[in-house]
Amino acid sequence: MCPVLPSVAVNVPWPTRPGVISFPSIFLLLPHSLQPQTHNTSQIRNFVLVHSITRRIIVQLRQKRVDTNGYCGRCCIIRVGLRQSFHHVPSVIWGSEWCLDANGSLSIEKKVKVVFVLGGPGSGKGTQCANIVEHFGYTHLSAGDLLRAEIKSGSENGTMIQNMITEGKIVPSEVTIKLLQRAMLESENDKFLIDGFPRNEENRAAFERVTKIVPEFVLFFDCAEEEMELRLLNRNQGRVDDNIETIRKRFKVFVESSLPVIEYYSSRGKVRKIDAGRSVEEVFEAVKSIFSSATVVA
Ligand SMILES: Nc1ncnc2c1ncn2[C@@H]1O[C@H](COP(=O)(O)OP(=O)(O)O)[C@@H](O)[C@H]1O
Ligand SMILES: Nc1ccn([C@H]2C[C@H](O)[C@@H](COP(=O)(O)OP(=O)(O)O)O2)c(=O)n1
Repeated sequence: MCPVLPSVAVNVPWPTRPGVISFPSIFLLLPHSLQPQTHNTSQIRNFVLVHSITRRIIVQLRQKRVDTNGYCGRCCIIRVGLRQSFHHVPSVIWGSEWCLDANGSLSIEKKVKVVFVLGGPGSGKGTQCANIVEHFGYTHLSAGDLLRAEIKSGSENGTMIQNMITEGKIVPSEVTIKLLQRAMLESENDKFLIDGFPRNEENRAAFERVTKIVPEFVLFFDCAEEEMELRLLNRNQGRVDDNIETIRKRFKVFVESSLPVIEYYSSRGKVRKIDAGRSVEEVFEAVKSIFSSATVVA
């Protein structure tokens, strides 16, 4: 027999407080008695049980027969977004604060630290992010990778994203921001490198408005176009946009749309500029000194 759950939550409102992210979705709240205490594969068996409860609760949600007796506390929240397959292990947001208000709306809160990693296409953002993750414990979120994963997932936005990327254009902010928010919420980490975002003024303003997150600083990889072009033509990752025609379009978009974002943060003293035309090792030495001093200050 399935245990009875005390409550289930519906749409998560957009965040209202600085540094707090949330994502509209449907969540299943587990009472303490049902919470797995550790996050390892053996505990995942608990979720099999949850799957069947989830199925039932979603049906109840659709029929508006759910009990939304609210109570607040620390608990584990299992995200059961409607598009997520029931056979897929749900992601768990550990230890997030949650509360149900009188209307049955759920707020979840997670305080995060964000560093934006910017630079032209091929300046070495992804390469250096991998090093930063290894040495400084951040989680790397590449906006481009999230968009490419969205195309592969067969999402309804897939074709639009694919067309924009092939043309070297910037995907509308709401799409990219939702992907970033979801990735941050699903991660157990609270320190993120956001790579390749914000790429234009619209990205920047919308992210600030929606998430209220202000970056700790902005890492800017400064590299000459000739060098970036050579690197991209040798990248060999089978990307639709690593051809000379699209590369030239991306450079133009970078100069016209992304450099103003870097100037915006520069005028606020947030930019840490790095000469990225050097070897991977030399660039990482410069990156390390920035992160080491950032850690000391924090
Ligand atoms: N400092 C460097 N010197 C030479 N090649 C590099 C350097 N940094 C990265 N690369 C190579 O250049 C290509 C583009 O790097 P990548 O990190 O994917 O750039 P971005 O994420 O900025 O587009 C990759 O093939 C990578 O191996
Ligand atoms: N914030 C972003 C980031 C990337 N994109 C799209 C458009 C970009 O040309 C592609 C590829 O971005 P990605 O950061 O992976 O790659 P490059 O820096 O161009 O090498 O993704 C976007 O539309 N909005």
